[in-house]
Amino acid sequence: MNDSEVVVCRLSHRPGRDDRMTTHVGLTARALGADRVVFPDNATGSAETVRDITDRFGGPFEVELSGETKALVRNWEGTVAHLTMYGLPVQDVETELREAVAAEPLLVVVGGEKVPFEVYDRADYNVAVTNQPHSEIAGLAVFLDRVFDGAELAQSWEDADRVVVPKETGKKVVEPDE
Ligand SMILES: C[S@@+](CC[C@H](N)C(=O)[O-])C[C@H]1O[C@@H](n2cnc3c(N)ncnc32)[C@H](O)[C@@H]1O
Repeated sequence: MNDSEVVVCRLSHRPGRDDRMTTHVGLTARALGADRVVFPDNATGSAETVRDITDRFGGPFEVELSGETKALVRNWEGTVAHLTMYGLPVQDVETELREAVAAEPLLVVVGGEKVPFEVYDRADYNVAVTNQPHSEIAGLAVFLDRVFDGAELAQSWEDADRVVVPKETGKKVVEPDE
C-alpha cells in the first residue's frame, strides 16, 4: 500500500505504567498501515503482544526493540514527523506528508514521558492532531489515516491464521480461504 516504508517509533516506555499504551501504539501502527514499529528495549512485553497479534491476524508487519530510539530519530534517512500538540495542524501538512512518503521513508515519532527538544529540532514536521492534549494512540490513528488518505482501511493481510468476517450482528472468525 505504501510508496515508501512507514515506521512508527515509540520514543520512551515506563514499564508498568505505559505497558498498555505502548502495546496499543504498536497495534494501531499495524492496523492502520505502518510497516514497522520500534519500541524502546524495555518494552519487551508489548513487543511480544504485537508480534503475537501479527502472527494470528497477519502481516506484513515488523516489531523491533531498540536501546537507541533517540539515535534512530537523529539518524533517520528520510522524513521525520513528530506527533505533538504543539505542532502544525495535520490538516495543513497532510498533502506535503503524502508527497514526502511517496519519495522517501517516513518515521513517525510518538512520545511518552517528556520529549527532549532535540526531537522537535530534528523533526521535518512537528504535527498536531488538534492543538489539545490527548493520547499518542488517538494522534497516531488520525495521523496515519490522513497520510494514507483512508486507503489503509481496506488493506489486505498475508499469512493470517484467522480472518474476521464483517457481520451486522455477532462475531464470525474463519480460517483463510474457508
Ligand atoms: C500523553 S502525551 C504526554 C506528553 C509529555 N508529557 C510531554 O511533555 O512531551 C504523549 C504523547 O501523545 C502525543 N500527543 C498528545 N497530544 C497530541 C496532539 N494533540 N497531537 C499529536 N500528538 C499528541 C505526543 O506524541 C505526546 O508525546
